[in-house]
Amino acid sequence: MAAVNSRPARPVLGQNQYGKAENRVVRITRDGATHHIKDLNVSVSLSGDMDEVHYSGSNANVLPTDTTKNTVYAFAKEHGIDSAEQFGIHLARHFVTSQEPIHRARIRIEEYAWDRIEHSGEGAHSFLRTGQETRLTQITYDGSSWEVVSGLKDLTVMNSTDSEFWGYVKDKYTTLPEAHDRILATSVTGRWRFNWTDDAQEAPDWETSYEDAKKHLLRAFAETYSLSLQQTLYQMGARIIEHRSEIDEVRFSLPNKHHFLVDLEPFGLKNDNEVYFAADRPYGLIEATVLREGCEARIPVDLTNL
Ligand SMILES: O=c1[nH]c(=O)c2[nH]c(=O)[nH]c2[nH]1
Repeated sequence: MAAVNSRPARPVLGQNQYGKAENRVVRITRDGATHHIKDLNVSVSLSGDMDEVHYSGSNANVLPTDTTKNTVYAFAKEHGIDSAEQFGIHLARHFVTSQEPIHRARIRIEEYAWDRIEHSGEGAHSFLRTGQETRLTQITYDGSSWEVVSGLKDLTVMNSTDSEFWGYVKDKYTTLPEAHDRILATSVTGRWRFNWTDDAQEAPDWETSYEDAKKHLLRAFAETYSLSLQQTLYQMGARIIEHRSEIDEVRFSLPNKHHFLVDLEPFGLKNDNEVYFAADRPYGLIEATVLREGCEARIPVDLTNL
């Protein structure tokens, strides 16, 4: 009875962070009549000596979120955007080194891709927003060390054969027929963590690294004769670890986009693995981390929290 009342009553502030989320910035770089586009969605999150603003409302340590937004746009002009990672590193360094009360900056960036529209007119300034993946990065800086985690979401892929699923556990609730030739489809959400952590190390070529990591995960998806999505996932991560020495950890979240064979017998037709019903839910959700041996797992288990 007394136990509840005897607990200390004073509430204390826990983890806190603040900043401007989802600053949409489009940077055009002109090379004569040829234009280049970077299209980003940048979210800034700062933390440090922020007790007072929460306890008393004193804003003495608070760089306004409006200023963080302005900084994103000013940096796009002043420094350009070579890569989402480079831009995020620049911003994080600025906030932590220019403001004494700010001890940690986390910059999250989504990047939307544009392809050129091929045409016979003048100039190269027409673009088609590609419906493929969204590229992602998160930069965290505490004034001495960096953590860069990049990746992608919404990269939808399908193998129309070379996938089986059988030999699984069967209990009294199991109805799934074993499959010896099925469709394997997923929408890839992935993150990979770089082993670049301090300024003394040479930074990776972020653009090449992204393109190559994506190439390897796609090739692994295509080339793996799959006995389960789990096996395919592991191969996708392993291929990145094997080919990209700057990456120590890869995590994937792969929804199994089920394709069920339609029963055509009522119509007197044989379905020879040709006609499927594409179900959107529920879906199997296969998630795992692949690490370079000896390295620590630091990417959060739930990628929606990153
Ligand atoms: O690749 C798969 N892995 C599973 O764990 C699973 N479970 C299931 O019902 N279908 C599949 N497919």
